Amino acid sequence: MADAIVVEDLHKFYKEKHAVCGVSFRVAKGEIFGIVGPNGAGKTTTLEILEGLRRRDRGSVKVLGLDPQKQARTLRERIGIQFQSTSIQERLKVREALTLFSSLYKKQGNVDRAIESFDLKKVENTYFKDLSGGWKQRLMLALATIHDPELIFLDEPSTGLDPNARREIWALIKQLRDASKTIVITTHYMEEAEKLCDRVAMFKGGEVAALDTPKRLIATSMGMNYLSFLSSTVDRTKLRAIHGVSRVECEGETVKVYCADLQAVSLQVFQLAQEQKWKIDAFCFEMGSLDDLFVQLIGGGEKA
Ligand SMILES: Nc1ncnc2c1ncn2[C@@H]1O[C@H](COP(=O)(O)OP(=O)(O)OP(=O)(O)O)[C@@H](O)[C@H]1O
Repeated sequence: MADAIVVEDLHKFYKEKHAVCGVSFRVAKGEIFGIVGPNGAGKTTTLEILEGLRRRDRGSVKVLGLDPQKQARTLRERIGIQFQSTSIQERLKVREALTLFSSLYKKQGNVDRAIESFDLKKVENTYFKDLSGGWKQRLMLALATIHDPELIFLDEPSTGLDPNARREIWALIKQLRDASKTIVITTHYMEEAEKLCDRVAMFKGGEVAALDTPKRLIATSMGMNYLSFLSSTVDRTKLRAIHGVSRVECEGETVKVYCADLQAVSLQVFQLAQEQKWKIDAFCFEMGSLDDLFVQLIGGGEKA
C-alpha cells in the first residue's frame, strides 16, 4: 500500500530546545496511526509540521506526496484538521458551523451528508454552547471532514469524554477509516491507542522510542508478558534463576513469572515443577497492556 506520510530525520528547535530530534516514520494510506507520549515529547510539534502549520529545521516530510512547508495551500484542501472545540463560537448552531466550515474550501463540503454521517440531525439547530462534550467532539469530527479530505489529523479526539461517548467517537473514526481515509491521531489514552490504532508510535524526548502494531509492541517488549499460576510450594529463587525470567512476583498463592518468551519459559517452569514436586494450578499466559509498555518505555518523561 502507498504511503500517505513519509517523515525522514525530522528536527525542530525552539531556540536552544531540541523539541524533535531525528524522527522518522511512514503512515500507510488507509491506516489509523497513533502518536502517544508524555507531555513535551514533541507530538504536537511533529503534527503541526505535517499539517503545514509549523516550519521544520531539518529533515524531509512528504504528506500525500506534497511538502507541507512549500505546498501548504494545496495540502490544506486534501487534509482535515480537528481543531480544539474552544475555536468555535459559542452562539453558532451546528448546521451553521458546518455551512461556515464548508465555505472555507475550494471543494465545497456537503453539509447534509455530514449531518447524516455523524448523526447530527437532532442537534442541527442547537447552539454549540449547549452541546454536551460528546456532541461537541462529534461536531468537531464532522467539521474536520466536511470537505471530504483524504487524510485526517485528530488531536486527542476523546479527551474528557465519558466511556460511552468515547466509544461512539471511536466508532466514527473507524467509519472514516472504512471509507478509505488515513487518520493520524494523538492521544494520552493507551486504551484508545490499543483499541483504535493500526500502528502506534511512542514518542519520548523528541524521538520515536517504539513503533509497531499495538499487539506486536506488547508481544515483543521485554519482560511485560507473564505466566501466572497458583501454587503454595514453589521456590521463588529457583524460578528467578530460569533463563529469560526478568521478575517473579508472589502474592498469596498467585505466582507471576515475567519473561519475553512465554513458550520457552513455561516449558522450563513445568520441568522444574516436575523435578521439585511442586503442585501448580490455573496456569495461564498473560499479556501486558500498552499502558504497561508506556510506563516501562517512557518512565522518566521529558528529557531535560
Ligand atoms: N512555541 C514554542 N516555543 C518554545 N518551546 C516550545 C514551543 N512549543 C513547544 N515547545 C517545547 O517543545 C517541546 C515539545 O512540545 P510539544 O508541544 O510538541 O510536545 P507534546 O508531546 O505535544 O506535549 P503535550 O502532550 O503536552 O501536548 C516541549 O518541551 C515544549 O515545551
